[in-house]
Amino acid sequence: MKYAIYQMDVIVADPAANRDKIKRWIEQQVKEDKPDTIVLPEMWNAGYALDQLDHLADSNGEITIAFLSELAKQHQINIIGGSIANKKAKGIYNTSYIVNRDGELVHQYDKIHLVPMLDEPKYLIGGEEKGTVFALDRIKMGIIICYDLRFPELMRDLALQGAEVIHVVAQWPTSRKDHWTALQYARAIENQCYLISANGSGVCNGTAFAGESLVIHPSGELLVAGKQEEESTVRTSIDLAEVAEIRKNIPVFDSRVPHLYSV
Ligand SMILES: O=C(O)CCC(=O)C(=O)O
Repeated sequence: MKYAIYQMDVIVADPAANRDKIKRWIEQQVKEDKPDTIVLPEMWNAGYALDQLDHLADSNGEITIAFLSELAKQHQINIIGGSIANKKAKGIYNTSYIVNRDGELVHQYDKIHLVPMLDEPKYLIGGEEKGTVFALDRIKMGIIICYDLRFPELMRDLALQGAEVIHVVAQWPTSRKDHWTALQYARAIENQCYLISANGSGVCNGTAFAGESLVIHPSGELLVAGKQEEESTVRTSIDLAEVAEIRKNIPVFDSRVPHLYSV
């Protein structure tokens, strides 16, 4: 499966301009070397304009789903739709939508863990449903959003459900960049899966985003990395046979002793 990852510099508080930017980026990728799957970063509709989300957030994902679905169908590509600020009955969530090549919505996920350091709990509601796997081109996959990366239980659960590729969509700041990279290596190695991340870049209200979107092989080897802090595109191909190979050589899942773990 051929991937193109958009390490996007999100325009703060301008969802229409961000949609336009994504549309043009996808057209460019398709023209250059058509990917099977593209990945967008976290909160790409509004950026981290948390105090303006009331009027910037999508409403039940209506605009976003129609937008992603149309692009997916038109270009026959799968879209891991990063995440958006999304107003639902109880408040605003940080929601990810995934659509397949036929433009069908195959999965949605609300970010479970909200970031206290960014005051997210003041503006957002944390997801109330567990993460589940979905399939694109018959490959079992999962997604988590940014701060979720600090909670190994979530990705382990996805791996135990059969995920072989796990996506991390983020707007992770440069100030904690070492955690961003170290945690991704750890999650890929312990779960023996491909880890594919799309981080934001640029600066929002004085916070610089780290970039360095990574693609990590199930062995823990780095396949490719985005530039530091700068908007860029990361391209890679993944081979699912390698997940089985690594899991056979180091049979971590067979060696687990769950009855001795309290979490
Ligand atoms: O955990 C961190 O240090 C960063 C998390 C974050 O920025 C986010 O979830 O948006």
